[in-house]
Amino acid sequence: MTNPLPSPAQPLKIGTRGSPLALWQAHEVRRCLGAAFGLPDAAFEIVVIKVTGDQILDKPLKEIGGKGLFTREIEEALIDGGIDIAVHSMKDMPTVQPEGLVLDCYLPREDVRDGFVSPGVASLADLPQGAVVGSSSLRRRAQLALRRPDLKLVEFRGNVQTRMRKLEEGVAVATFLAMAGLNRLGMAHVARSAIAPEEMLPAVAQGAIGVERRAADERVAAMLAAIHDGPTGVRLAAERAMLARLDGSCETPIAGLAVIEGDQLWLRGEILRPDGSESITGARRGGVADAAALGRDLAEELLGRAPSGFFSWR
Ligand SMILES: NCc1[nH]cc(CCC(=O)O)c1CC(=O)O
Repeated sequence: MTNPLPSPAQPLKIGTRGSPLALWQAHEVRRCLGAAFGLPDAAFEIVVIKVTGDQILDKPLKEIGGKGLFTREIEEALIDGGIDIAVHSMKDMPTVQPEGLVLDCYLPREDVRDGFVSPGVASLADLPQGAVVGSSSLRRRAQLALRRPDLKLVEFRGNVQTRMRKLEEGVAVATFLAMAGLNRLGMAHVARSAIAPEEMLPAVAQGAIGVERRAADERVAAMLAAIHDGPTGVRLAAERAMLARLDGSCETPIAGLAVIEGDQLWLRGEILRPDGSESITGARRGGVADAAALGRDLAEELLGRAPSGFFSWR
């Protein structure tokens, strides 16, 4: 490295959203970098950035519209030099980054499963006929409608605490939250059960934290390389290549999960009609070196099998 490491006098600025989960993730990146380079916390500055998606809480995300609702302001700060790195939940990230930014550093992936959260019901299978469940995720809503057309789906937004309060108020009897977020916040106990991927395939990149940087910043590139988790990189390469070929984002009813088995990668994918009336699933196995090709290939297959009109988002 030509440039010196960050120091308390010249701290590395870590940009993040202000939600409890986002802050936890930013602190985790600081911890990993600190451990890798023997740096104190004071060598880093955590910069909280307000994003559009966090400020409008009374509308479904698809109504607010536009890409990068949770990332635009953070990426602008990164480009402007107001921050040096940005920490993100990879499942919220578009498949293409703005010119001049790179997103290729991932921490080891957490639990990829969705959690079933309910004060009174033990699992998805135990939900009574016609029960009201809350979710604002297009993927989860479509997957639920497909399996349980009897359920009534209501919009549910906000952080874990807000959603728990809504459940207590009886707005819905159950909701769904990524186990990864619950585990990180020490709140896994609110999940009555974790839903197996076979029952509900998770979102592409669920459970993975990514660190974005300026392409030209070689000092930061070298630092991030030291904390990058290779297996997570391979899995996300496959899942995100599939998502990209499907023109998907975190606001489309698409699920995908790659797992490594020895030197092989096993990728599963699912696309749904938003109303859950139809789902198309597929899988690919191949070498880990061909991760992105596997993802594109599976996307092509799913596209080829989808009747016209299936992709309301394309
Ligand atoms: N879309 C919001 C979001 N983005 C990342 C997570 C959880 C953490 C993760 O998947 O890494 C969540 C909340 C949720 O789906 O429960």
